[in-house]
Amino acid sequence: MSNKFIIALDQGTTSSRAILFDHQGKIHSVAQKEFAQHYPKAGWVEHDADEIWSSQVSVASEAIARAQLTTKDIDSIGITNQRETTVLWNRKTGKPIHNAIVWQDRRTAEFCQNLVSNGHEETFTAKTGLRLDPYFSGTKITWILDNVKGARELAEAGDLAFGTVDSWLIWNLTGGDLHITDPTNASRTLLFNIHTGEWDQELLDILNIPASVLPVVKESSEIYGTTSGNNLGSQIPIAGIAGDQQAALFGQMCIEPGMIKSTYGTGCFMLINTGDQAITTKNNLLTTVAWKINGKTTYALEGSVFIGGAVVQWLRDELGIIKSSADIEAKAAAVKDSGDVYLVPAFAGLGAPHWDPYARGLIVGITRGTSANHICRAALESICFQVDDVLYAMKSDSEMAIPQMRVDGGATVNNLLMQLQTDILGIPVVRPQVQETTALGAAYLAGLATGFWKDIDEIQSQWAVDREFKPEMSEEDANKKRQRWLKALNRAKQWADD
Ligand SMILES: Nc1ncnc2c1ncn2[C@@H]1O[C@H](COP(=O)(O)OP(=O)(O)O)[C@@H](O)[C@H]1O
Ligand SMILES: O=P(O)(O)OC[C@H](O)CO
Repeated sequence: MSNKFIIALDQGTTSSRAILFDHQGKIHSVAQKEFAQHYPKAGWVEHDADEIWSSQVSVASEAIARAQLTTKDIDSIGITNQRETTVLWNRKTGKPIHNAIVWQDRRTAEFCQNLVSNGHEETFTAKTGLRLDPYFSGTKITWILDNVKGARELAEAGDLAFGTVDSWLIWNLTGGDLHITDPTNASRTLLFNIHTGEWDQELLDILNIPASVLPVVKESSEIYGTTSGNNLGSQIPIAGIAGDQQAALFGQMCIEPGMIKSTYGTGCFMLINTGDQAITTKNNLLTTVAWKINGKTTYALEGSVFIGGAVVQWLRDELGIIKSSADIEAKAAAVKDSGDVYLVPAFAGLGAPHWDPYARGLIVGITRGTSANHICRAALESICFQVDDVLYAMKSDSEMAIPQMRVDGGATVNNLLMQLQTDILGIPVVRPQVQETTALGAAYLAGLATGFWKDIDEIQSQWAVDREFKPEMSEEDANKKRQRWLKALNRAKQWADD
């Protein structure tokens, strides 16, 4: 048994985190740093790519120092990251030519609409498993090429590199030696054919993106190279890469077809393992690569809900009816139900399975007796109903029996939320002991490549339940509530004028 550690670099939307895991898959030390969000215009969201890198490398050093270890104690690095966020940098200087355009950014909505009107959606969906939505990287790359002075010339000369955040971190960790990504991240770009496992020239042509900007696509678990010594010390193997939601699926050990997890962070992301089948959705989900290991690609269906835990932040920061996120549990528990109040948190439109960029938030059913407690409970229920809508679509698409759902993410500490969730879904909701499943998944991918862990069986035995929540509400009551939710949802749809 190794007495070394694996460090997972978990580069998220609002913070960079580094976590050291020991051979039992237990957390040994953590360091985290938030970084700035930039909103240059309504609907635009950017990050400073240099700050992404500097915050990530500083938390990595901090996590190692906190544990009083040196880089010699590190077996390898696993990378996991916010997906779709797009960085373009000059290969010669290593400098980004623009801020990173974040997955939440809607600036290419009209461009996407035009592509749909020109009949391109079917081509993109058939090849990539995605939709023509600004969420994904492809149209963000085109925007930078068309709007940043000199960008296209640099690209034509072969001097411009594109990467999702994993590529950007690895480029920096290796001092510019490696320009790579993995299929889970590539599958979120609109440029990657998930069936052939290659970048697709037809899609690149439609989006007018030169292939010279693209990284090499490696597997999710292999030794890609080593750190260059500039920052984290030299010669640490970099051995795992996965987008954060796929990493969480792996960290939750959802390794058999039909196994499903939902992550409750800012948004909620549900993925179901569909094995070697890339299922075509009939219910507005996404088909994506779960991971590629030892030459074998595993696929997943995904439903992305844009506002999950963020509704709790909204109650705290904008309405001020709770002081901390944790306060919502006691307030929501102080009433026996939501008093027939429904809150639809369509603050950024609606993601899966509704995909309505024009939907906006609403609270409906308010009476003279409605209190802040009812609103808090309705907010928690809104997370559950959105997840339920996605599960409904997944059951129908996958035609798989789904006996239970594994959960993780910051909001799953809320026991009431978990109980409401199991009541509405009608299946057990299982919370594992290690809830940092995203980072754990990246660590597992790295440790499998280096031999730190022998095989998946060894890892699987480490997954352990913290608590299982079981439905207590009758099916009839759950159905009644679901109908009320759908009525509220319909009122929120197509609200914005532009
Ligand atoms: N006790 C709680 N009840 C409900 N939501 C919570 C609670 N604690 C944290 N959250 C929510 O969880 C989210 C943070 O989870 P995290 O997994 O760190 O998100 P991310 O990785 O997207 O930044 C926040 O949106 C926060 O409002
Ligand atoms: O950084 P997170 O946890 O909000 O995850 C973002 C997702 O990867 C976006 O697709």
